[in-house]
Amino acid sequence: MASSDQSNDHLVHSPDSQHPANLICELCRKFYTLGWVTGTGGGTSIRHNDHLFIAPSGVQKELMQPTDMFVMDFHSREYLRRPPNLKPSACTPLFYAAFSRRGAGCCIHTHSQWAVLVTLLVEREFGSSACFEIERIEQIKGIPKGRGDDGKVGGMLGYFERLRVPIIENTAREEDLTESLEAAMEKYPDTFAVLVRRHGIYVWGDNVQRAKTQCESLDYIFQLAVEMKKLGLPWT
Ligand SMILES: CSCCC(=O)C(=O)COP(=O)(O)O
Ligand SMILES: [Zn+2]
Repeated sequence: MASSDQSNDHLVHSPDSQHPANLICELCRKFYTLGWVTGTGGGTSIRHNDHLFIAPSGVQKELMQPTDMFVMDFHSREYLRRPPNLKPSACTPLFYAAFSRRGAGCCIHTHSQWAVLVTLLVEREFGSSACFEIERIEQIKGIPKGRGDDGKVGGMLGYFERLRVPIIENTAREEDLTESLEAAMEKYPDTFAVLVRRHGIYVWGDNVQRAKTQCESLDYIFQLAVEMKKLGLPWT
């Protein structure tokens, strides 16, 4: 185990663009252009074998360098690498829930305005206990159906199936969302995403590519849903 903050740098140094420390920085630069991680909000975490790669808290997520990454051991939850003068993301316990409870390889948290608006529209129209529901939109084929008894993803939603995304209430501190996120995972075992009212969304997938595809598909659907609502068109 590392005895100083500077040690274990080898965990984040790699010429491979697909190394999690490099990938988190590149993804956050892309997500920034989408308005997902502006003003230091939002972020991304990746699990690689027993190592969790976690960004620092309260930094400009589009300007991060691989050497800014924390590395946590999945089993002990101890930090193998802590960059000096930085704190790990406040989203860490929520990312951990996706890794431990859902076997995720990547979890993305966005502050997308489309996700926030959808949580407000659902509350106004269907009440605070309702989840977001939509059907007969081609892009829902970009969202997995859930897992079979073997734990494997059971294919993607079909055009005539209904997408449901649970919504939890926001809290004063990001960490305090953990309990309700875990409860939503229990209540909706097929879901790969949880919206947070007036805040954003957590989306996870088996690997980076799947989490990114699902997050993009959901954001497209939320933007469409907001525009549909403005035009008086029903979601279901
Ligand atoms: C203005 S961002 C407020 C905190 C937040 O919601 C978030 O997602 C970022 O947390 P982090 O600790 O990763 O900066
Ligand atoms: Zn947040």
